Amino acid sequence: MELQSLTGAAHTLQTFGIASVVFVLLWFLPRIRLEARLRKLPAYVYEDSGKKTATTYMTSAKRIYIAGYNKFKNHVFRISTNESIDTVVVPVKFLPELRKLPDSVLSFPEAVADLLHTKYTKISTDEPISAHVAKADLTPALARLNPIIDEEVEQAMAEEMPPCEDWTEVYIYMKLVNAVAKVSGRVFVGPELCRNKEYLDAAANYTLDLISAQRKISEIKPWQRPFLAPRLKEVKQLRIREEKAKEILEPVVNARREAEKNDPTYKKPDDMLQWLMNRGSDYGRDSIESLAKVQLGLIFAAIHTTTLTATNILYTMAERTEYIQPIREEIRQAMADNDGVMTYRALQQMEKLDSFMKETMRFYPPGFTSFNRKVLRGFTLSNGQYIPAGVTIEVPSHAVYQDSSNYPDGDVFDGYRFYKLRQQGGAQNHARNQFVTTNETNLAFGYGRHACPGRFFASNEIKMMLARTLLEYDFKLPEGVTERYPNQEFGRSTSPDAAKPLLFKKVKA
Ligand code: HEM
Repeated sequence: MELQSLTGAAHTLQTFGIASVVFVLLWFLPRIRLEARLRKLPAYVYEDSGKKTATTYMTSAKRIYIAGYNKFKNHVFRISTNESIDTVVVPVKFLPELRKLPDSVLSFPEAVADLLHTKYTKISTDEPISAHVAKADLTPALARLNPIIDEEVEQAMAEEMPPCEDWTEVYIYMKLVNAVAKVSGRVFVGPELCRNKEYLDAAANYTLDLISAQRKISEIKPWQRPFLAPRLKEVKQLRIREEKAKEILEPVVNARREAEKNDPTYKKPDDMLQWLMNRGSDYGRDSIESLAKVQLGLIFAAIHTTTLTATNILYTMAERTEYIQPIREEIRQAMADNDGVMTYRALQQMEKLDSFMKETMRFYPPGFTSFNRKVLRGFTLSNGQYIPAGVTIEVPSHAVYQDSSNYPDGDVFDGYRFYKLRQQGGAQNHARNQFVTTNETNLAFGYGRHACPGRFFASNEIKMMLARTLLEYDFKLPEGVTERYPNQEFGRSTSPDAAKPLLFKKVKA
């Protein structure tokens, strides 16, 4: 009897053991297979201890991508990041073939979803209506909207900047983020809401909220995330933002819909909110809730990217003050040629300014990599290398920007680099050297089908803010600061240090 029950127990244990092994295998097998496939790609190893890798990556990604690029140059390699699976770094020579792959093979929204931990932050990264409206409605509207945008820029800068009768310390990032929120708000949500306190608070702070939630989740061990992440106050804050955005938008959207229905003389407003409302039903984005989410997505895509780019340019020019006067002269001339109005043509004429903006972006891009895409279906590159499903690929854009075979004397800052190339004449020189250009060696706005559709608006807005600043102020680094403020690095992202001041003084007429 005893022997029988012992055998029974052994049998149960055996069954349980086999079931556990099967369960573990089923759970881990895809992962083991993926790792085995990844191991066929060469690795750039920068740290021999696995534990330290994530920390080193978070603080030194710029150096790591440059070193990996210099070692592998035209070859695919993989590196460890702060995530649990290696990232595949692809040289730009493959970009023309990669851009042809459909979204069902290489996905931009899925790559962003992974980066932002959408499983826990519950935000939507797949909103094709945003890119469509930016391309089909916003960019073509810029010529007619420019005077309105410039008016907003002038008003916002006047509200944000102190008098600066003498040299005055200004924390310019903070000023710019508020100005960008107001100016972009005029275009995104229209005149009714662009000065609404709650909207402006969301515009200036939603991105910070989302990044805080993303960082907090990254700090939690992956297996603990399902239990701990939903309880984070940073994640709850995102839901509060969504509720607030809905509350703010609801009366405006309802009033517009009512007017459209009942007033035959009603003229629809010329702004993003209206364009989103016009196209909402094509994308199943008619409800106030989805309009609010799309607006928050736009805030995330537009406000801090624009602000950090403008700040980078001012920090760089404050160190290189010899550029201020010639660029100011160019702006004055462009304005004089266009009856004092910041028209599309006037902005086009500001070629030195455009060049300085582009060269700053080459040195201080918002990220060290570009074309981040999640591989949904494995595929084979033209050189025969297999890229398995489940990994994320990216190109080492900052390393490409610093490579002297792409940009002669790549490590030297030349604010007129692109101006000089444009001066050589020819349609190609003109097209390939603008701030908004995207191609295999101009990657700050991404590449291919998903390249930033808001870049034409961003370029105009930044140019107007800089032009107004240069016309009105001299600026420089504070006494005793001899070098440009270094940018802060967080893995593959980087931004100027918002807690640093510049000195501003009104230009005497
Ligand atoms: C200087 C400012 C900006 C920078 C540096 C920037 C950069 C980028 C980058 C790198 C991407 C990803 C592209 C890719 O991976 O191929 C992107 C996508 C996007 N950007 Fe921008 N952006 C800026 C301003 C804006 C503005 C002002 C808007 C809105 C009007 C905007 C709307 C978008 C949208 C909707 C996408 C997603 C495109 C898609 O899903 O196809 N961006 N941006």
